[in-house]
Formats: sequence, structure tokens, C-alpha cells
Amino acid sequence: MPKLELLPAVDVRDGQAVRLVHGESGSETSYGSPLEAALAWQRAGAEWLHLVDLDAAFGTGDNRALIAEVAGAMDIKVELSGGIRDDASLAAALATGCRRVNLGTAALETPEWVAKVIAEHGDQIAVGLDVRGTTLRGRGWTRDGGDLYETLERLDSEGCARYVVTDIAKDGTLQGPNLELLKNVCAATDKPVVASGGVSSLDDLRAIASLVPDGVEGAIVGKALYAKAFTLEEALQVVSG
Ligand SMILES: O=C(O)c1ccccc1NCC(=O)[C@H](O)[C@H](O)COP(=O)(O)O
Repeated sequence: MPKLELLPAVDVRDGQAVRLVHGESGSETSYGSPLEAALAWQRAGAEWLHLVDLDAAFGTGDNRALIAEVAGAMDIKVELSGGIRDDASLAAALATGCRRVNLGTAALETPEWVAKVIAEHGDQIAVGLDVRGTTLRGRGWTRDGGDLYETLERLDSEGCARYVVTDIAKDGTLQGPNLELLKNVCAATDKPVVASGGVSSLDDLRAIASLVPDGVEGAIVGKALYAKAFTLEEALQVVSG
């Protein structure tokens, strides 16, 4: 089986590591200290951490200092997401030393700025394509933001290096990933795709890994790890190729 990168998630709301259902504000289950969670994933052998500032994504404040503390404590690569929408928030995100950032809302609302930062920062910029059906959602997944495939075509033409693809209907539900969506996005772009949302089992990871030849590069796993559906060590073993 081809190797799949695994990105355990730490989503931060109001200073706590949480998981949401369908990304909905108010559906939080809390899992304690974000730093402890991140260090646990690092100790278990993760090569990447997917770190999300949910308050910044929802516009309910931010966890910027804590996010910087967590990112700074990591020896592994960090992908940072949530509320990165302008020069100041991008500069703060990159100053944490993270390997890359995910832009979501900005790719829908300020496409000129996104084209500019893609040109400036290359593969330090990924775009999160968060969808319901084939409609993109921004502002913490609360507002419609256009057609998935039209936006993908535009971002490809601007040189976007990578996409993080989430089916919101699956996110935080432990119902399995949307493999059809992943296949369709891979068919529409030559750029690598990171799958996010819904992973519930080691078989789900095997199914995502079977899409590596199509262009899937990695998988983000949140709820399944916190719910102890499997251990990160087991997951890393399964995706190691
Ligand atoms: O990433 C964001 O910006 C974001 C914004 C609003 C709500 C949720 C957001 N991200 C959620 C994640 O990235 C999850 O960590 C990831 O999809 C894992 O999902 P799961 O394995 O289903 O818990």
C-alpha cells in the first residue's frame, strides 16, 4: 500500500482541545489541554500536526498565543488553520514556525489576496476546500462561498500547491470519509489533496490510502483519535506503506 501522511488534529476553542460535529459552533466535546494533546501525538510518532484556531475561524476571538505556544513546542511539521484571512493573521501564523497554513474563507472572499500570497509563499500555502455537496463554505463553515470545481480551477491557475478537502457532513461524525468527493477532486486537479473529516476506523485510513495513486497525499484525523477508536501508533502503522 502506498504511504499516506497522517495529520492528527488539535482543534482549539476557548483554550481547549475540542471536536465539533459538522464543524458547528456549540457542538463541542472538550478534550483538555491542546498542548498535552499535541505532545501526545508527537510522542506517538506523528510527523505532522493539524492545528486549528476555531475561535479565529468563527470570529469569536482567537487563541493566537496558545496556538503559537503549541506550534513552538513541536519538533514535527505543523499545518495551521482557522481565521487566516489577511496580512496580519498570515504573518502571525507563519511566525509560529509552522510548515504551512490553510486558507479557507479568504480563498472565497478575497481571491486577489490569496493569489498574491500563493505567489509569495508557494507551498507554505494550502487552501481548505470545505464543502456541503459541491458548495464551498466559509466563515467557520457558516456561509456559502461558491462552487467547488470553479474555485478549484481558479486556484489551480494561480498555482495553489495543495488542497485540504473536507466534507462538512462527515466532519466530527465518525461516519467515514467521503471517498467519492476525494476521487472527484483528485480527478479535477494535479495538485496533492489532504483528506479531512469523518475518519472512524483503520479501514477508513486504508481506503484513503488506496487513493494515493489518484493524488491523495494525507489524511487528517481528529475525533477517532480522541474517541480512542484506534491509537495513533496503529494508524501510523497502517499508513506507513
Ligand atoms: O479548519 C478549519 O478552519 C475549521 C473551521 C471551522 C470548523 C472546523 C474546522 N476544522 C475542522 C478540522 O480541521 C478537523 O480537525 C478535521 O476535519 C478532523 O475531522 P474528524 O476526523 O472528523 O474529527
